[in-house]
Amino acid sequence: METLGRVWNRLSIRRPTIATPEPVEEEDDMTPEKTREVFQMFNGTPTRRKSESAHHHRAILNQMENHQPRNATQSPKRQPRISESSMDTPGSSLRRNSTETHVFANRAHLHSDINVPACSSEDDRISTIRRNSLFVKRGSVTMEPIKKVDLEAVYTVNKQLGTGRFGYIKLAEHKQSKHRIAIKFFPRPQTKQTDFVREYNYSFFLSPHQNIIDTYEGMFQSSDDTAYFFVQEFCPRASLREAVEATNQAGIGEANTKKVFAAVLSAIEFMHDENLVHRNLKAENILIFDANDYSKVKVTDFGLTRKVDTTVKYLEYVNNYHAAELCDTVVNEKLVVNKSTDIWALGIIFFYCMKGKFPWQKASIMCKPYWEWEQWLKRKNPALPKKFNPFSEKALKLFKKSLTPRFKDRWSAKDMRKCLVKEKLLKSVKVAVPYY
Ligand SMILES: Nc1ncnc2c1ncn2[C@@H]1O[C@H](COP(=O)(O)OP(=O)(O)OP(=O)(O)O)[C@@H](O)[C@H]1O
Repeated sequence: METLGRVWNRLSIRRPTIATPEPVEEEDDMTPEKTREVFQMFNGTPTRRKSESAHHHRAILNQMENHQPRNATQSPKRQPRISESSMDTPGSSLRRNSTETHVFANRAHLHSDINVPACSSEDDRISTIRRNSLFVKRGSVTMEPIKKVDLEAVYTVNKQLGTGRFGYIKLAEHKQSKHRIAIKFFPRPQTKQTDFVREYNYSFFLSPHQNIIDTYEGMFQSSDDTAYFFVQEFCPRASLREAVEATNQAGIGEANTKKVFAAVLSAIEFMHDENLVHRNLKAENILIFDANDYSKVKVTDFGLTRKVDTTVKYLEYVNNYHAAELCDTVVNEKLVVNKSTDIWALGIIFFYCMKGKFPWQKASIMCKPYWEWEQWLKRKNPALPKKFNPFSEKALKLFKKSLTPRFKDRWSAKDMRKCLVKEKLLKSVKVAVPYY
């Protein structure tokens, strides 16, 4: 699996050399120290698993290289940039993080498009581009303030696509290019600037992966000061939640589940290799782009994403996807961020895709369906809860290794991927052959 570090290196992007940050605690006010920590969050040595195969690295590399460069407006032909300062307007910010850099690094003919002085060598040219790009200014947003934008002037804002705890997403049309984009709004004053900046940064810098939503360059606030916002590609279809709900509790089937998981696990493996934990994996945050065949699936919403080992405060909000250790936590208790919480959520999403419903409401022994599962897991009751009956031995193993309260026993995303790709997930159904 290619790490972000490798992507940056491949794209000739220099990472800033700043000290490894201390763990960030949530819910703190934006002090200068905190501001620095938010900007430093991508620094630090990514851990790489020895078992990563060269083949898989190559596969991701190929995926990324085959990922066609696109601007935010999906226009086949990009608008030439008029001036350097125009990079800071939301119109021109409709350039995608990684692919844009990819273009910069690989296409000499785009020189005029990026509006930088001519250089003697390709290396000089690329480094000039780097200096001029907001991409490398990510650690200096205090100097590059969040730009005020007259929304009405730049976009035609249309219907609401979704709401969440922290904000809302609206479909909009970029007036100049007439292309559709999604704007993620964070109402002020409820949203702390540090939270907005952190989410933008994670979203923007994870964009290189083909199974992660594209976030375009630039942090903005509306000119009436009512909201911060950033811009993402628009998903024209639905979230996985809507796709599963449309099946009327039948589930999307084994083949489609495998497709969804190939994409989601690729994205999560990529994040975990960077020591980042998504922390909010759920069907609503998995976007399906095509109408029929689940061939384009992307993970979104990096509002809760944190580095492994960050200390966070637990907020009172339990959902179906929360691991047992989260359901046992009291409000404001401190937790240390761990990849295993994502693995649990993936186990739940797997069940949800296959069965069209959740295995339980809450992973607490007060919730009978969960208690039954735990009793079976701990061998206190030999009877497997009925809802797991249709699953094959291998799929049951996946559940045992994701939905286990012993978080140290949980699989990695890579283990999950290997199991899901290779194995049959449902028991073979014996068809009665009529006897004549
Ligand atoms: N780019 C997009 N295109 C289309 N719809 C989207 C897009 N991004 C998000 N949505 C829709 O909006 C919903 C909410 O988005 P998102 O999860 O990013 O918001 P949030 O406020 O962070 O939510 P949460 O409460 O999960 O933290 C998603 O479930 C999805 O249905």
